[in-house]
Amino acid sequence: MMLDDILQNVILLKTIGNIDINVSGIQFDSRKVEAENVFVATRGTASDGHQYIATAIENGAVAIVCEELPSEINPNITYVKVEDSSDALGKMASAWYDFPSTKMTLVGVTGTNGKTTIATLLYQLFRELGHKSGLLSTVCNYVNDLAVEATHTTPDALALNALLAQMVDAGCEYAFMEVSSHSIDQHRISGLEFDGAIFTNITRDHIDYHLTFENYLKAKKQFFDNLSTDAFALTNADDKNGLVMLQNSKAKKYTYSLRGMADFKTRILEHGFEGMLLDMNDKEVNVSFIGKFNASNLSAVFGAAVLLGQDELEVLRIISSLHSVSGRFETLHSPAGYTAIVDYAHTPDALVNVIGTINQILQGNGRLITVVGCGGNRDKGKRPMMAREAVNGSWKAILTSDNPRFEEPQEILNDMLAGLDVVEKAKSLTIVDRREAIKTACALAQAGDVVLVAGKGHEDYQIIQGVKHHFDDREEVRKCF
Ligand SMILES: CC(=O)N[C@H]1[C@@H](OP(=O)(O)OP(=O)(O)OC[C@H]2O[C@@H](n3ccc(=O)[nH]c3=O)[C@H](O)[C@@H]2O)O[C@H](CO)[C@@H](O)[C@@H]1O[C@H](C)C(=O)N[C@@H](C)C(=O)N[C@H](CCC(=O)O)C(=O)O
Ligand SMILES: Nc1ncnc2c1ncn2[C@@H]1O[C@H](COP(=O)(O)OP(=O)(O)OP(=O)(O)O)[C@@H](O)[C@H]1O
Ligand SMILES: N[C@H](CCC[C@H](N)C(=O)O)C(=O)O
Ligand SMILES: [Mg+2]
Repeated sequence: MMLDDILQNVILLKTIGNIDINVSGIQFDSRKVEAENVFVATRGTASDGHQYIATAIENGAVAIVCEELPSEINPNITYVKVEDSSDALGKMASAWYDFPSTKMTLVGVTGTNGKTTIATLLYQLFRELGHKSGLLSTVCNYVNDLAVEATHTTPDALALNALLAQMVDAGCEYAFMEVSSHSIDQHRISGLEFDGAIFTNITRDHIDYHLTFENYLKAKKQFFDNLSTDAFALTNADDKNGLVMLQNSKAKKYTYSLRGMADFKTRILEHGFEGMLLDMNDKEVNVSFIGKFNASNLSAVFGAAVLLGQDELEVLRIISSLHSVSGRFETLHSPAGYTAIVDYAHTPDALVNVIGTINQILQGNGRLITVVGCGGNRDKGKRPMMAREAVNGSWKAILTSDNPRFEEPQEILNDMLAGLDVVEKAKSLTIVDRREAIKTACALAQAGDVVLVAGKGHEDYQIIQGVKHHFDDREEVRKCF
């Protein structure tokens, strides 16, 4: 493809050499550059792509897109200087794959929690409605019914546009994707044309990356600021930042809520371990989901489907047949009469929601034993908060390892324990080995009790010293049965 076609939506600050040359591919990792590629030098968190321009040329790059021209200019190479090369990469990737996001109805979901749930349910709903659809999610990507392994919640711009192009080729009319705050901050979604955007909530997470809550909020808000006028923006009116997210958006604005006035109102009429009876815009619907937060998620799914022109009654009929996403509030019944729940809650807010939901249903008949840990090389500030929420909401909390990654498991646990006073410590156990922690929780459980295993959900691995070992909370619970 001609380089100047690839750059058609990129503002060029300066060019050296010829830009109407043919290139064989785009790369942002010098180690993957092949002959006739254009290399895009992007600034990362660990290193700066500009340091690898020479390597890229050695590997066959014929053109370089960068923010800063190298001191040494090779006369046989074309150089293009841009304002932000990550933003340029997104626009170039879109052009390279012939703008796949403009050929489908693309809906993005962002927020601290609920993204996977809402995106996955929309994907399942639209396929049930008879539309070929695609999904980009933490758990798995789907090109209609073809599963493609997910490396990220939101992949890099090249992988992202490649998947969207695959969806177009497969005849998908709709694509639903999670938009993580990292992906917004790193311009992975630059160049994409969204027809709709959904905001779930914003609470503490990823502070290790954004450093402050304000930065985290600003990153998410940018997504709504960049929406076009004919897109819809559907926000959660029950989140105190729900309206802040939309205040500078040009998109058509709508709200969903469990409490006050909103375009899409949902009320919980009945709530049990098997599911809920909801009132959605004055229509009653039985769902197999549990938890107020899931009533909120379903409200967003309902609202988005209606805003995308689907028939309300048909949508509600299908919503009542949907099931929870893998690893989200996954219920397992023990022959000994207790219930185990495996959930992905790995932020203080998610844990509060899940524990609150379980206690609301238990109503004091039965005890809650919570097994939880915190990931290594992630936000440290949430650790004492997670421990406190687990201890205060449970009869017994067992603190253990999640994905320690490159950190010492005991040090992560010490950060968690720092959040507990002497009384709270007495209500908790600390067991480094997650398998042992789950076994201990199941051994303590009696008929009518609930064992909550939180933080990993669908993950079938445990990352220790950077190595992924097979580990699946659901399998471990079943072994205890
Ligand atoms: C912290 C983070 O987000 N890092 C992402 C980022 O890598 P980076 O910026 O750290 O890259 P770097 O190592 O600093 O290198 C900078 C640049 O130099 C280039 N380079 C580097 C070395 C070299 O020899 N040659 C070369 O050209 C790299 O290709 C890169 O373009 O860009 C990479 C390519 O897109 C991503 O794979 C990588 O994700 C890492 C693996 C990661 O763990 N990301 C997580 C935190 C993440 O993105 N999570 C979110 C949300 C998770 C959730 O809450 O669900 C997600 O969307 O998954
Ligand atoms: N609307 C919500 N509000 C608060 N907590 C929620 C909500 N929906 C789900 N949760 C909780 O958060 C956990 C993660 O849910 P989900 O995977 O849908 O979120 P996510 O935004 O995709 O998370 P991640 O950013 O890690 O990919 C669930 O297991 C549940 O405990
Ligand atoms: N996918 C997300 C959440 C991981 C959740 C938890 N299992 C952990 O390891 O912190 C991330 O990479 O930040
Ligand atoms: Mg997710």
